[in-house]
Amino acid sequence: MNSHLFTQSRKIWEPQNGHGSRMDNLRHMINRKHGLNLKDYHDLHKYSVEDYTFWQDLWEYLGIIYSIPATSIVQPGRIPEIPTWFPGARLNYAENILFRNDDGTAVTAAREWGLVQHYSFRQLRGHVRKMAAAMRAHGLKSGDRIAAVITNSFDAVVIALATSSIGAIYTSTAPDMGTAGILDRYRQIQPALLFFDTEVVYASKTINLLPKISEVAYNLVPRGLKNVVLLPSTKTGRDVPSGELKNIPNSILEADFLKADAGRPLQFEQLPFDHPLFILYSSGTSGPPKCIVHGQGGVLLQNKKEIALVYGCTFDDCYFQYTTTGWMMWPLMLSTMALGGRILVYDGSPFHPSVEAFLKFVSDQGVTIFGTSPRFLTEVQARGLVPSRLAPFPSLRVLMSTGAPLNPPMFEWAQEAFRKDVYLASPSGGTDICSSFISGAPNMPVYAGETQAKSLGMKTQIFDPSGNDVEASGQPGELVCTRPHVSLPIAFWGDHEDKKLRAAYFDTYPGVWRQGDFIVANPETKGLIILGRSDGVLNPSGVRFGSAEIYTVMDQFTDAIDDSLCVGQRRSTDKDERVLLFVKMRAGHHLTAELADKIRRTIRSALSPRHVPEYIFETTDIPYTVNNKKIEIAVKQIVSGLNIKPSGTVANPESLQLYYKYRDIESVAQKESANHLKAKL
Ligand SMILES: CC(=O)CC(=O)O
Repeated sequence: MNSHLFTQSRKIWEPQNGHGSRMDNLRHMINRKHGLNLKDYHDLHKYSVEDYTFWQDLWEYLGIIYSIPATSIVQPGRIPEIPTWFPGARLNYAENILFRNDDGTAVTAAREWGLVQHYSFRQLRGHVRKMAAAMRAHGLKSGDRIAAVITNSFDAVVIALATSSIGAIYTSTAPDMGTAGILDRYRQIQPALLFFDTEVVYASKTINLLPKISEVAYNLVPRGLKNVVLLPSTKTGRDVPSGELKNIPNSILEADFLKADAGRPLQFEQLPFDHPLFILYSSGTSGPPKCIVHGQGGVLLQNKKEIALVYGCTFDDCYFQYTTTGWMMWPLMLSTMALGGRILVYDGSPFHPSVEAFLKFVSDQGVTIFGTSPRFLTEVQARGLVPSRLAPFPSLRVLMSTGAPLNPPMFEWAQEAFRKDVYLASPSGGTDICSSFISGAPNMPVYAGETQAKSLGMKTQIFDPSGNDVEASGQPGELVCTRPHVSLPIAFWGDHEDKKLRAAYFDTYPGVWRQGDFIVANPETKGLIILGRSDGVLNPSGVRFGSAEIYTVMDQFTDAIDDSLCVGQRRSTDKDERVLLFVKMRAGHHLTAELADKIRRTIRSALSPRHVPEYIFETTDIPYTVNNKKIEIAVKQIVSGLNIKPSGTVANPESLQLYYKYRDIESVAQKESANHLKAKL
């Protein structure tokens, strides 16, 4: 057992103030309905992965709206690993999201520079009706792809729900994605309609998107794009001057597009459970992204499950997820409204005009569930800020961090820095399933650094390379899911024989889903720790460990170090893999011999001598994906001798160039006269 992984697993929170009561209610309902005696979360989880009836129970408990019931829960599907769920059922995702039609607030839409607008459920429904009617009048129909390049805004919510109401398939990316990235995605899925923001603001800079729109439109019109709908400037609310339209083929202003609405009532197409709803994109850093098609019923059931049971959402809640429209957390957030709750959509940087103002805003808006990331929390901590001293956060119940592992010191800090009674959750899943494999269980204690439990319905296990379950031994291994669940992708777009889909997930362990995460379970607490991506596992002298272990230690150096990247280097001349650590310094700091030594000593004592990087280098930039995930694999490949053509998923592709020189490390170390960079192992 790797006991050093669990030394910081201290209990930091106990269930209180009704946290977990919805989870308990579901367990009681299942006990009553089936004459069972499930006593706690672990019993409930066991039932949920042994009996597919669980999904029917969940359907009933969550009050899914449908017009025709299913003939059974599950039957064999087109792909052996992916069954068909709820055959015969007819329902509509948007109808479920829009079940409220009253004056309660559905959406609060905020822009970085201070504009805040509230929309009631009745108003939202009105906007969706109008948009859906215009879509139908323009000839859009079930199965058509409707794409958007759009900020996290009220418009995005309206377009997504209108698309679902007519049975079309919605897909979106953030406007900061480069033209190549947009085309890598939308050339594959060939949208019939494309909504585009025309002018946006990020970090106080106004960005004119017209040149990008023109290039995208010229590429997509020959592939079936009927209209590019130009949204007004997010800053001024003004439309693009009509003279500019001629540069964009098939363009139409949103106001003109909506004129096609002849008052047709909102009608929710009644569609099968696995009718395609969203296309999301895998964040591979080279090669074209995989276009992952998700079905409406799976997304609805899984996301509603997470928001109801883990975050305890009711009519009184407001969920604010800091996200772009291209990340799976965006659709997850929409399900809040299916529980009667409000969502807050925020367009902009959390650091402009200042992070203090941003945190006050979250508090003032009465956010009850705040979804953020380790990167944001680390930055707040590094600036010496304590959120609870900036604002009272009177309504905050749940702080949720995802996108990367949250390490034990950050758990401890966040718990103290917001409020001791706030429930801190750190789920992990992915775009591939539009939900989580491991998540919170608010009726159990939280231990620093650990995700509390396997998600309900998800038979998450830990396999060694030979496919043995190593979970009980405390050894790390591959995160696998050994039983089908409702939000398996229904296809990759264009992958006609499902070869790519099966190769992506089911090849390593035939028939078993391999997620590509390296994970360990604490045998004592049963908590789970993601240690990094499994392709990025570090393997010096045959000791396997994840980069997250190193990042946890690096968080002790945030006063001088802004960010770090840890990768293995394999070269044909080496017998072994060596570990390289790159550090990006804060302004005014440099990597000195003393600091490098201190880092090494700290890693040695916190982890082990085998974890100590062979080299530590200062770098000026660290690559990230557009979804804010650190890119290790591409850097590992580059320093190991491969040439990489970055995909549009890389937010800062030029940063990858910085790493080619490390193929010849000895000469870099010499040139930089940085003898101290090589560890004395
Ligand atoms: C829930 C998640 O898995 C989010 C992510 O990390 O992409």
